Amino acid sequence: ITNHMPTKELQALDAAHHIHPFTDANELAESGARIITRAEGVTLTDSEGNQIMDAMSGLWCVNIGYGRQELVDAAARQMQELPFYNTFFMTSHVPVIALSAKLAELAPGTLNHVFYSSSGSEANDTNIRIVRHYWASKGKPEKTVMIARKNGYHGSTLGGGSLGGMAPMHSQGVPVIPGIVHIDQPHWWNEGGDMTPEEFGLERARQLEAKILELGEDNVAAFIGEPIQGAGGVVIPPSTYWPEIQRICDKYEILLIADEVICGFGRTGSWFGSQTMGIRPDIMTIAKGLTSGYIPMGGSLVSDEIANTLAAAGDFNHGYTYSGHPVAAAVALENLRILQEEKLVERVHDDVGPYLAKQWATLLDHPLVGEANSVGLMGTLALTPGKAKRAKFAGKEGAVGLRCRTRCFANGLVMRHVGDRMIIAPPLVITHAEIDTLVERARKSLDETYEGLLKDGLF
Ligand SMILES: Cc1ncc(COP(=O)(O)O)c(CNc2cccc(C(=O)O)c2)c1O
Repeated sequence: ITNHMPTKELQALDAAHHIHPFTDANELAESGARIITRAEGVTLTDSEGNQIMDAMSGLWCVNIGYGRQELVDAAARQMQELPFYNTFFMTSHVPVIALSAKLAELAPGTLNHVFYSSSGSEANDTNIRIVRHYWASKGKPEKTVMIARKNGYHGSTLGGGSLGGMAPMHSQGVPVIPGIVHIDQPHWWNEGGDMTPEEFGLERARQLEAKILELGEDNVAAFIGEPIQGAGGVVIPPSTYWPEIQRICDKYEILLIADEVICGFGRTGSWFGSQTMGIRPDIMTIAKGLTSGYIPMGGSLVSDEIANTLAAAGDFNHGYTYSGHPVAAAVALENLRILQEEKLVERVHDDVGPYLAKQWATLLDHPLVGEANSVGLMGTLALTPGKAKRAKFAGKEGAVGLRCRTRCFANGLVMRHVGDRMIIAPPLVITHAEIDTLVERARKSLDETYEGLLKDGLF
């Protein structure tokens, strides 16, 4: 079975043996998977030879773009030298030591300590353990409840899936585990009603204070949130939201966890989204851009206070076989070296981020587009049948988003849809010319979606 096998045969084997994430298997068997065979820069190639611009960086993760030989070489060298050894039982190895020191250097505040996993979900499960063990070690064992947001996304393990606020997941075997509660999200477009964004941001943040008082501040351990919600639809909170969340966390002594799986490593124009949004987290969840997706790795960056408290408490009985995997660590180090040496984070902040914002905003003149927002290199379009009222389409939510996504693929562009919002998060190496192409293809796809809706009498 190779790249040269006919696509139909590859699709049949895939449908027969491979269960895909977040996928309707029958629908996939019907349509046949698109087989991606190669990728270079910001462009994918599929088994039919189609070239597709990947405005989603895979799944928000290929920050340095595809085809960087340096990461291949780093992985090969490390595999040759030491393909695996664990970090349990008083052992370590150079790649994980070097990576930990590098992350401490890059992270803000006193986030000088890293616990590793192989994914963002596992890192958030780790955070549940760390937070509860921390408070117990401080003599407050009853301080266990974690507060998160509806429509937040923190992964697909029982812990991560419970911290997430995605109802369709909770109805499929991911019950919200005890001690996790959700408050509303700062999604002004969908839920702001007649409030100004600023009033709405305060109102939603103050739900945290109300929830703490309802639960009893001595029972509340932490709050977790994405600086900007990614999988929830690139929900950029109003400017009043995070300062108020921070004030409340400080006031009631609850730990603030910033989930930086998407926002980390330059995505928002700073090294971390917390810096862009003015948050001072006690823990940061990392994954995706840590290795640019070339190899799985995740982790929890924790403060001196938390690390020292855990250390004083003796054995921390938690960990994964691949925690701190040497090959993943070597690839992550090379990835971070490229981000630093090519000044890709500064480039997002000073150059391509502002350029994308300008070009993306031109889509506001399209009849379907009610909002065209971006921060750094993550952006969103709100599709609506009535801009002034921020109206929703009749029928199933997401049907128009799906139409648009399908048109994007036909036009050589990967855009994600979340409900009737279109999402982009292109690699940080994207050029001005590629941004122009991205916006051109997005506009063409919007036009075709609009024509289709008119033809079907849906607009
Ligand atoms: C903020 C955040 N936290 C945790 C995770 C979980 O990471 P892992 O997947 O590595 O366990 C994520 C992952 N985010 C994610 C994963 C898969 C698909 C999509 C999408 O938007 O379609 C988003 C995420 O976006």
